[in-house]
Amino acid sequence: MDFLSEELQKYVEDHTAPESELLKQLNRETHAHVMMPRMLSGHVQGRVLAAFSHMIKPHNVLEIGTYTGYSAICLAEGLSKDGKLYTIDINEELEEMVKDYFVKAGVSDKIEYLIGNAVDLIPALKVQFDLVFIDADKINYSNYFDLVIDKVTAGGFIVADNVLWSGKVVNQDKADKDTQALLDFNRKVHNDTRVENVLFPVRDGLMVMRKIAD
Ligand SMILES: C[S@@+](CC[C@H](N)C(=O)[O-])C[C@H]1O[C@@H](n2cnc3c(N)ncnc32)[C@H](O)[C@@H]1O
Repeated sequence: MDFLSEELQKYVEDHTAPESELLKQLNRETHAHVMMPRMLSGHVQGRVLAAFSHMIKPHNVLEIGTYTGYSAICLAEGLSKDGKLYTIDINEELEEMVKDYFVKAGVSDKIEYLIGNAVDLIPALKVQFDLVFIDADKINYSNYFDLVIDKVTAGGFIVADNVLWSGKVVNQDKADKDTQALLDFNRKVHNDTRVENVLFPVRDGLMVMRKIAD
């Protein structure tokens, strides 16, 4: 479901900094050759993530859900000198394509690309993060929050994608498993006094949380 009319969406895109040629190519290649291309953040959300990264200038970023690497390349834009982005995906089939794009984007030396189940891999990361982007299986969103919250620096941010779930979050009577998981996640973080949250109605909904207490 698109929340904006086609006309307004076009206006937003026309008044947002364009994608780089490389991101355009990655966007096109994902749509042409990869299953479920709607999962890719895309032009406007990609620029939003890049803007967050430039504002925060993070030393370490964690991304849960690499897919074809689009959002990772956007999030890497604002990394501080010597900063690192850790990105995790369970799907090893995209590894070659993703690594190729990280090289082309000139960010491969700044990215630790980990293949495996994020639920198993996150506890082993002995790193403090200034920015975490949650964009993997919805059923584990609350687990991901619990797994990362103590690894987020004071004043650091957690951003979670798809929290409006195509509008299904307001149709709570017939919530399927993913919708219920997102309803639980949104309620949980909204009530968690360790974070201050804002739900941005960008694309499919971005929950932005700033860590204010341990
Ligand atoms: C929505 S896509 C990520 C899109 C990407 N962040 C972007 O904006 O271009 C979700 C990804 O999460 C991955 N994923 C699903 N469950 C996972 C898990 N338990 N651990 C790690 N990755 C997982 C999928 O393989 C898929 O590539």
